[in-house]
Amino acid sequence: MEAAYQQMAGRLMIALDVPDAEQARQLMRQLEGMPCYMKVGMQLFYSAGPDLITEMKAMGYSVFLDLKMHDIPNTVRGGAGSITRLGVDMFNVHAAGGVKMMKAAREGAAEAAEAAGISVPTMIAVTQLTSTDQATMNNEIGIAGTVEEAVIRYAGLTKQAGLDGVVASPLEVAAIQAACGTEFITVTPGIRPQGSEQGDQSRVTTPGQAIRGGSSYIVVGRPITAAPRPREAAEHIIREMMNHDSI
Ligand SMILES: O=c1ccn([C@@H]2O[C@H](COP(=O)(O)O)[C@@H](O)[C@H]2O)c(=O)[nH]1
Repeated sequence: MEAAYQQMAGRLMIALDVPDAEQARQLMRQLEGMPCYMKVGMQLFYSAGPDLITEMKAMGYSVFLDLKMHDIPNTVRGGAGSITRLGVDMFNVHAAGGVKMMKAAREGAAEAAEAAGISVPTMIAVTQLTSTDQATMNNEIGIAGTVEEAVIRYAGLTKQAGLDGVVASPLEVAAIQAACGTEFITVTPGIRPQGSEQGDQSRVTTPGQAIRGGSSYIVVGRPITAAPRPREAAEHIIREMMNHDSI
């Protein structure tokens, strides 16, 4: 496998939003050997539990556990410890929980990692969900200003808490990097290859636009998992990531 392909595949996170372990295994087998991340969200984790994480790791996948913790600091500290002991590579919290909560997550993860003799996972925080548009944020959630302003404020809090990066739309990556530096990780869902259904996502770009814009990782779910041939769909996205200048 060529090095450029490997490097780009490592920046693709596939969202396995399926109801149970068996359906996840089918996709994992179809994608076997691709050096990408598997993103496990609440639908799959609440159904399949920690054992599936162990299986994914045994198959060689990197794992992002996307449970978006948002609770009081003491509870999040404990949750971060439990998640760290699963051996995942990355997990997240909501930046809306505030600096104290995010610091508690970091401490919980660091203590658990030290006790288990393992590495601390990469820890990131969700800014504004990519399904949220300007009107919803202003009129329902009650946050004034632009979505980009809110994202930048959450990114700043995340950095202050000592976490590694954020989840945001690829449309906000340049502004995040200007505010928090280029080393600050940006994980970007809201990815839609040309011609695919936008569905419930609001702030979207193509894979090529996201890579060109500087996203550290792109998250793609349904355009791969609901495709007739998921492996082909993933390969196509990786090729687009590699040739991002033209797309
Ligand atoms: O702001 C966010 C945070 C997380 N997600 C998650 O990413 C995937 C996207 O899946 P698609 O099928 O490609 O829309 C999904 O698991 C979300 O929970 C997000 O979309 N936006």
